[in-house]
Amino acid sequence: MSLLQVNQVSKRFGGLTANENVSFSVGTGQIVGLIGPNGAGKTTLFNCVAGFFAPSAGTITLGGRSIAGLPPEACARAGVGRTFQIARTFGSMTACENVMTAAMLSQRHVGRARERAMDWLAFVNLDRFADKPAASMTISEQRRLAVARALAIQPKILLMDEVMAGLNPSEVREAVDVVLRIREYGIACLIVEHVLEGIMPIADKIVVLDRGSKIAEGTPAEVSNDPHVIAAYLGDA
Ligand SMILES: Nc1ncnc2c1ncn2[C@@H]1O[C@H](COP(=O)(O)OP(=O)(O)OP(=O)(O)O)[C@@H](O)[C@H]1O
Repeated sequence: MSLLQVNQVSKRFGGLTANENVSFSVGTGQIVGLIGPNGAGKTTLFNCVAGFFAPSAGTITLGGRSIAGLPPEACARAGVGRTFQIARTFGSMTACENVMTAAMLSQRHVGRARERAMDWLAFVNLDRFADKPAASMTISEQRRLAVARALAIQPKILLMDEVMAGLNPSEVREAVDVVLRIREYGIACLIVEHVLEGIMPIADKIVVLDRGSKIAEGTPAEVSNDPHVIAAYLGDA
């Protein structure tokens, strides 16, 4: 059975349909890329899965349990972690404190939450920043800090929104390396990404949205050669 099942999900804002009848699944420990031109509805779909929006129609299940319409904190407790397009770190708090805010959702003992936070900081290669304020870190480091914070809620699936945007090639490699280690850890990743050279080589599957609808799904090689996908991207140019 798949871990995440998105089934016929639509999301409307007044007269605007941001997602229309979108269905796909993510298996345990799979890396799935969600791509598409600007305004295709990727972030809206993320927000539906993470509980920031209730879908207008359709069902979403995680491990067989319905999560559609639950508030964000309940989705997080059910096992959905997420990062945002703009890393929302707490600038004046240290890197360790940032991760502790999430670790304490499931671990009320401060010392043990700190230990868990330190483990996740090491996982994303940021342990040297533990006592430094998040605001002193580069954008790339703050993105990885946001990933560590999302991991600290012990998700079954991590939703990552453009963690590679604006990074230089060596920072992209570092971000890719973190994603691969998350998969090794058994956590699934659903990744919205415009940096296709970051996501294409590592994704088990790619789902392509255009104007709210799914236009293709398959291996990176399959979708790269799909005429609908090529047309959608050329139309965006
Ligand atoms: N809260 C909202 N209220 C009204 N319309 C919205 C809202 N959020 C998104 N939309 C609209 O839904 C459509 C899809 O937007 P969305 O941000 O999901 O696309 P996207 O694929 O993530 O785009 P991008 O790649 O540019 O981030 C757009 O037309 C957008 O203006």
